[in-house]
Amino acid sequence: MKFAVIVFPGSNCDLDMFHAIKDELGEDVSYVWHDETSLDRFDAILLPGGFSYGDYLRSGAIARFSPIMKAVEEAATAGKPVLGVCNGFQVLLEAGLLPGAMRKNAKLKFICKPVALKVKNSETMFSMAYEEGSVITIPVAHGDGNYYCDQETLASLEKNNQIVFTYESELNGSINDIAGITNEKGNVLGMMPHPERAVDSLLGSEDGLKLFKSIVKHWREQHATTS
Ligand SMILES: NC(=O)CC[C@H](N)C(=O)O
Repeated sequence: MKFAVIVFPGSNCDLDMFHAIKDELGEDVSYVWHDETSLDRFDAILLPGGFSYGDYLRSGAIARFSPIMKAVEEAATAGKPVLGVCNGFQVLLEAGLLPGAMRKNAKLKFICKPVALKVKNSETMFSMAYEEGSVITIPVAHGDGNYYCDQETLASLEKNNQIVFTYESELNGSINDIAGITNEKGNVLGMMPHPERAVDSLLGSEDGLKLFKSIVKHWREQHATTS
C-alpha cells in the first residue's frame, strides 16, 4: 500500500507521520510537496500537523488553496482514505471536506499532553482495529482545537455515526468533546490528537498504530485477489 504525506510550508509533523508509516507500519510512503498536482499514484493520503503558513488568517485557511488540495479532493471523491491530523484536520475543515470549524482553545492556551480518547465508532476504515467504546491514549498539541459546528450539523454527525473519537474529559471547549470526525462517506477522517506520535511504547503509547493498521486492513480487504 502506498501512502502520501502532504508537506505544506510550515508542516512539522510530516517526519513523524513518515516514520510511523515506514518504520512502524512497514508500508510504502513518500512526501508530496504542496505545489504538486497529482496523487494518482497513492492509495491513501495523510495531511500532517504543524503550522502551515504560520497559522496566518486562521489555521489551515491558506494551505487549503495549495495546488495539491484539488488532488486531495479528487482522492476523497474517489473513496481513497484521507486522514488529516491536527493542522491537517484544520486544512480539511477549511477546504470543506469535513463539516464544522476550528476555534481557539476555550482557555486560549496551547495544550500539549497525552489525553484519553473514547473510540465512539469502530466501524470506519480508520478505526476498525479498535474495540468500540475502548479508551486509548494519544497526545494532543494544539492551540486551535476547539471544534465547533451548528446543531443541525451535530445532529447529522451523530445520526450518521461520523464522530469517531471523543475526549474522555473536557479539554479545549470542543462541542460534545469531539476529537475526530469523518465525512458522510466515511473515507475522510480529521482528528486533533496525533496517532503518529503514539506508535511505540517508547513514546509512551502505541495506541495510534491501530489507526494506521485499520487503513491497511481495510485496503487489503478491498483489494484482495482470489486466485
Ligand atoms: N500540532 C499541530 O498540528 C498544531 C496545529 C495548529 N496549528 C494549532 O496550534 O492549533
